[in-house]
Amino acid sequence: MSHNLAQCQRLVKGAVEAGAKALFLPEASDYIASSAAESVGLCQDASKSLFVRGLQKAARDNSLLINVGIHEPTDPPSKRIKNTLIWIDKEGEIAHRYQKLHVFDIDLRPNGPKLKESDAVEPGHETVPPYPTILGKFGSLICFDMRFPEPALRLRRQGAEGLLYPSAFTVPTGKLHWEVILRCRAIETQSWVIAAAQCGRHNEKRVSYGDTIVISPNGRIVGRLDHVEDLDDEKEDAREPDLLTVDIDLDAVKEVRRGIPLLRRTDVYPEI
Ligand SMILES: O=C(O)CNC(=O)[C@H](CS)NC(=O)CCC(=O)C(=O)O
Repeated sequence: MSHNLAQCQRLVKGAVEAGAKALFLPEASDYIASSAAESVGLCQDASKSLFVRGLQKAARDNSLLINVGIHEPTDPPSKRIKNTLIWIDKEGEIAHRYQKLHVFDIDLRPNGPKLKESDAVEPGHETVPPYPTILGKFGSLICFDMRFPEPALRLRRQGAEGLLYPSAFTVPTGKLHWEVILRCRAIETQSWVIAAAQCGRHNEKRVSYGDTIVISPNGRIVGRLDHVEDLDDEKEDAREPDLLTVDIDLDAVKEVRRGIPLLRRTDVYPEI
């Protein structure tokens, strides 16, 4: 965790030097464990976590908004933990919190991984209204949540101008689905999509696809970072986090929504 904090602090420094107003870090930026037991064992309350406290100090010292995915204990404590996305404001306070709704239980053997997030993670029970920032109102979702358009559409109805999908995607699903899904969420909600992604090898069992991406409300990819192409490539073991800087233009949201009004026929399909 101290290693991850140091990496994130480097990204804070880069963001501040670039004049950024906010920094978006991936899902599970505090740690990715090699088993459910290890993931639960490493989890600490945010008030005690050196990782979270370090980022709170970095936000305060630099007057920088930070959005970051972490693990937190349930309340009351249980055998499982929460996969959450928090906003740390410029004063260093945790100002917004979302708990991942959909947990990733998949079996892609023999050509891909088998993962059972529900062994360690308790799914959330609600979406949270968009968080207003100087860059616009952002709806919080996490990784696998992107496969479900319903919460994205709800956040849009609640005023979101951008959607957040911090992630640690698998390599096979990343190659096939990542860009397509995220562009769909941007186009159908006519919102910015920011998906900060873990990239490279975590341990013997886990590799993340990467491809951090920012998509305009019109579905255009305005920035992206590297992704994993070849699982046997040695550079996957020693990747350093990259920083992507992008201008978020809120007029683009208005323009796209004016040009193509998406008036839903909920009289015909009220269940959505
Ligand atoms: O394990 C942790 O600590 C952090 N959590 C994750 O990495 C999660 C659960 S394993 N990853 C995903 O949801 C990937 C989704 C995906 O790859 C897809 O939808 O195809």
